[in-house]
Amino acid sequence: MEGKLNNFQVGHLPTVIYKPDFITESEEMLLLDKVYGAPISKWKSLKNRRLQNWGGIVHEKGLLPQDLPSWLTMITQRIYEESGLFPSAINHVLINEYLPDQGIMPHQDGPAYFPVVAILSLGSPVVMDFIPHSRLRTCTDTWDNNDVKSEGSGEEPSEIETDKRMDNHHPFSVLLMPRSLLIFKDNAYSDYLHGIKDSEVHQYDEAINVAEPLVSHKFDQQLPEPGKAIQIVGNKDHKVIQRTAKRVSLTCRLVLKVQKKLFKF
Ligand SMILES: O=C(O)CCC(=O)C(=O)O
Ligand SMILES: [Fe+2]
Repeated sequence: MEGKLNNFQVGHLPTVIYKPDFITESEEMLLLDKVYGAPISKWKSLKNRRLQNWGGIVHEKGLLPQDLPSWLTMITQRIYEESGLFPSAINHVLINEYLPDQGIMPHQDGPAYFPVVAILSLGSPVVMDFIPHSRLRTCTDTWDNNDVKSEGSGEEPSEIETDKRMDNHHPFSVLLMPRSLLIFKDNAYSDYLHGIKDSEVHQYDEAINVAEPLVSHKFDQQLPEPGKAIQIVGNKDHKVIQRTAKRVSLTCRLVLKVQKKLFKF
């Protein structure tokens, strides 16, 4: 299934899609209102951030489903339709809130999820880092020799050839602006860990989705919540964002294995 978001692939992997302004400012404001209007008990505090879980509890045995509210299906349905990358409707949304000095450790998402992730960003921009799994960074003997031979002389891979293979797995970053949608899947999902640094200043020199002229000057933008300005300060040599406001993200995924609702109250 080809979706219209396929035109927004970024970087060297055909498996990272970045769509700026996937939603409008008023939709962003509405979503933030809904997130902060949820009962306080909906928040779960972790060591370095808070989160809300929508769609039900994810178990090893699958999802114990709960219907998503309409303010979320309005978004998940659009992602489902425009990406064409999910075999059925998105049924789970994790909402993460990050203060300017909070982030998320490099990790790979759990096995319960279908391996396509869509992340909608609200509030402050951040940089998401993708780091190759250690097996791909340091260990050369997991390479499939047949594979290497096919592009070389048929002998054992030379150092140069090996380096070239390693080169396919170098770290990269994506600058996630408010209202943007990031989708990653396949290699970007299975061969890399993703994370966000817990510092107030994020460098985006390695960002695969930033065009030079975009960051050659400083600009401010007012945010609906919590009302502070975000700042991108950059020039050709030093590309950084100063995180001065909260970021809220909606991680939209599909759990294929859904348990039956046994009880209805
Ligand atoms: O907040 C984000 O952009 C990333 C969240 C994430 O990676 C996760 O919930 O698994
Ligand atoms: Fe994740």
